Amino acid sequence: MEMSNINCSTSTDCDLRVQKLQQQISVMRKEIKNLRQHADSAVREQRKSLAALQSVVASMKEDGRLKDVKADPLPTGRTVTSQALEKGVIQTAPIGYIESCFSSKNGTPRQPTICSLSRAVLKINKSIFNNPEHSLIGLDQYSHVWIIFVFHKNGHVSCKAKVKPPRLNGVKTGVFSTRTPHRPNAIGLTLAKLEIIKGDTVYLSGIDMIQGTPVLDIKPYIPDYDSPKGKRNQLDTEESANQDQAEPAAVVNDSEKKNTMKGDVLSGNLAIPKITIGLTEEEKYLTDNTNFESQITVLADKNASCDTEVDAIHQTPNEQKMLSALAEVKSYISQSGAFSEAAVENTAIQSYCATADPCKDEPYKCNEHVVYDEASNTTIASWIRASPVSSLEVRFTPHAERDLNAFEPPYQAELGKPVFRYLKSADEAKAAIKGVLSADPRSVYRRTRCQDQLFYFTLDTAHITCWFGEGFAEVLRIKAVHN
Ligand SMILES: C[S@@+](CC[C@H](N)C(=O)[O-])C[C@H]1O[C@@H](n2cnc3c(N)ncnc32)[C@H](O)[C@@H]1O
Repeated sequence: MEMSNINCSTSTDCDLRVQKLQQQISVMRKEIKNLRQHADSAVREQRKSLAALQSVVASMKEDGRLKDVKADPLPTGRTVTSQALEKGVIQTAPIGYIESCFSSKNGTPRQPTICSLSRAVLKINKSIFNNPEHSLIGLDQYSHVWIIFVFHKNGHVSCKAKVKPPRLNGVKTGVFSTRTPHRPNAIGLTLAKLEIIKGDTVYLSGIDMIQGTPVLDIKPYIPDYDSPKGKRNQLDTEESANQDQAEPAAVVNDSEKKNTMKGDVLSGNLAIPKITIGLTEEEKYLTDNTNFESQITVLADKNASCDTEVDAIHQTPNEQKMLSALAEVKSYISQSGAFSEAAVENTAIQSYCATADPCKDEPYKCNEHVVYDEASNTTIASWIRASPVSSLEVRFTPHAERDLNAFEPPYQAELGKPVFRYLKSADEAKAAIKGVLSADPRSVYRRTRCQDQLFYFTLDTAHITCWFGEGFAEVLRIKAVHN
């Protein structure tokens, strides 16, 4: 704003000028006031941001991420602080990156079982091990491996406590009851088939990870550890483990041991372990007492009243130890003929064999929300198997069939013809496409709001165009992509 000069010839003129100046001054005052207000609010915002930053720094210091503690060097030059580890803060470095037949999230199977023909390659990074191939020694003895990876293309880091898995078709459930990529720590877990290992490189199939996915770890899949056992199996294993533990192989030979045991049993001097935790007062009294027969009776009675296998499983470890000791005793007694077969049959051990109706005893195992699998003694949410989203019939137009048949497997590369990089034939590609589409890969939004729109995805070097109708997906066109 420009200030006028107060030089004026007449008094009226002068008055007018003064008036004008006063108006200008008043406008300027208003502007200054506004500026002050702006400045004040900017300062307040700055203070708030500073306070927030200070609290982040404080919490990082508290959980060890910003603490100057002695760091243990890792071979890769990374460092990890023991304090941070104790707080669950880890510094990760990918052991390698997935080269996948899926280049983007769209159309990538939601679980590896959806498309067993999907393929990926993982080369162990030389920055992790000087000799990466050494880290894979022995892994070829396993048919399947767990791949632990980072959902690096999540796009945003926010995660919600409740999510809408596509298979629930818009219904919300807790994030931890799903396999959503959007989790507090963007960690994925895939059970993949291990095809072959060549040097430092692992070839996988049955995968659901996209190109460039950073892999944090590989672990062998070991059904003995990773797959829960059915009740009968579990008991068999425990019994044999207990027997193994009870036999000090090198010290006493079998016949010496049997003789000693028999003698002790018959003389009432058998050293049954004195386990009292988890026992009733009566049981404690009896285990303190060297009266072996009384102990047998108490435990047999206790287990006779345990009329389901499920209850037997819930025995305390000490009770189980006691019972395993009894199992051993039983076998020697039955050999020595000290007890009649009928009496032996009545012991607690036999109650293990009782069959249970899980629905009767544990109703949580059988209701409309839960599927119980007796073979593995596991329950899963029913929507996993009986999804409200039904699987689709997959069709190919004659045009799409022709497109697909034009592709060649990698080893038959011919100039000018589209070539697969991972898939071995057009038939494999067709089966893989069917796997992907039959599981309805659309998001809930697309499924409900954009039903009539074309859907595109890439598999290996093929760019696929399809559309969805009521209960089916139809492949319209397949073009080669060169990447
Ligand atoms: C539902 S998640 C399940 C992954 C894994 N099997 C699990 O249970 O943790 C699979 C989906 O994650 C997406 N995805 C795969 N790799 C990804 C990555 N690197 N970053 C972000 N999303 C990815 C794909 O859309 C795929 O369909």
